[in-house]
Amino acid sequence: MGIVLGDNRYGKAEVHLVRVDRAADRHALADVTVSVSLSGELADVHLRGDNRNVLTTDAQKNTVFAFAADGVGQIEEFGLRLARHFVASQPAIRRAVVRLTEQPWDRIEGDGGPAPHSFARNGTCLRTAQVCGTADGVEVGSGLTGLTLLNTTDSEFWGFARDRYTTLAETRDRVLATAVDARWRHRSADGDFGTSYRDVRRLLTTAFAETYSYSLQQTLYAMGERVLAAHPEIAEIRLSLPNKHHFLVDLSPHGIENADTVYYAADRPYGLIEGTVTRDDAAPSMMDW
Ligand SMILES: O=c1[nH]c(=O)c2[nH]c(=O)[nH]c2[nH]1
Repeated sequence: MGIVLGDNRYGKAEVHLVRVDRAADRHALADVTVSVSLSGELADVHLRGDNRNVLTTDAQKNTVFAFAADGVGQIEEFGLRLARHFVASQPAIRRAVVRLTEQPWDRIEGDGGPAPHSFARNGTCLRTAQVCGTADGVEVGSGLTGLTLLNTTDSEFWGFARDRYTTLAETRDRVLATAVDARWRHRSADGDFGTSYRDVRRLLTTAFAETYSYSLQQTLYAMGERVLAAHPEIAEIRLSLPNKHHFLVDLSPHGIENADTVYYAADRPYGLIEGTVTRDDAAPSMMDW
C-alpha cells in the first residue's frame, strides 16, 4: 500500500486592506479582507522541498495590496482580477481561489449634513465573494454572512418525529431568529454585482419576513426560491441558517404570568439548518464553496 500526496493548496489568508479614495472632497472607504488559495504543480515542494513553483504567500499578500492601488470596486471584480492574474502569470499555478469579505462603513451624518471624511462601522452583516480561476475559465459567487433576522410570530413547529429522547414541546407560535449565511453562484462572470447583491439581500430579508413558517427548513427553501425566481443570472444559492433559539422564561416561581413576552435568547447550542436551492439545469460548480 503506497502513500501519496493528496489534494493540496496554499495561499495567504485574511489580508485585511483598507483603501481610502481621496479623489473627491468627499472621501470613500473600502474595507476588504482577502484570502488567496493556489493549487497546481506543487508536488515537488511537498515531496522534495523544491520551492521553484512556489509563489510565496508573501508575494500573494503584496499583490492584493498592489492591485488595490488601482481601486477595489465590487469585491467580485477585485477577486476576478486577482484570480486571473495568479493563473495567467504563474505557469505552475492551475487554479486560484480568492475569497473576499467586505465590512461596510456608513458615512456619519453630521449636524451640517453627510460628513466628508468620517465613517462608522455598520452592523454585523458582511458582504462576501468567492472567485475561482483556471485556464479554462472563471466562476464567481457572491454572498453575505451575519444577516440577523427575527420574526416575533408567524412561526410554528409541531408534528415532528418522536423517539425516547424527544422532549421538545410542540409550538403554534414562537420567535424565529437566525443569522443568515448565504452564498450564491453566478452563471456568468459579467454582471452588475453591486445591484444584484443589494436585491438578493432584500429578497432574503423579505422572504424571511413574509413566509408563514412551519420550520426553519421551510423558510430556507422559501428564501432561496425567491432569489432564484427573481435572478436568472444565479445558478444556485446555499444557505446556512442557525436557529437562534428563544425560550420562554418560566416566571411562575415569582407568581408572574409570562404572556409570551419574556424570552431567554440562548447562545448555544443552536440548531443549524443548511441547504441548497438550485436550478435543475445548473452546470456543476468549479469550486469547493
Ligand atoms: O425549525 C426547526 N427545525 C428543526 O429541525 C428543529 N429542531 C428543533 O429542536 N427545533 C427546530 N426548529
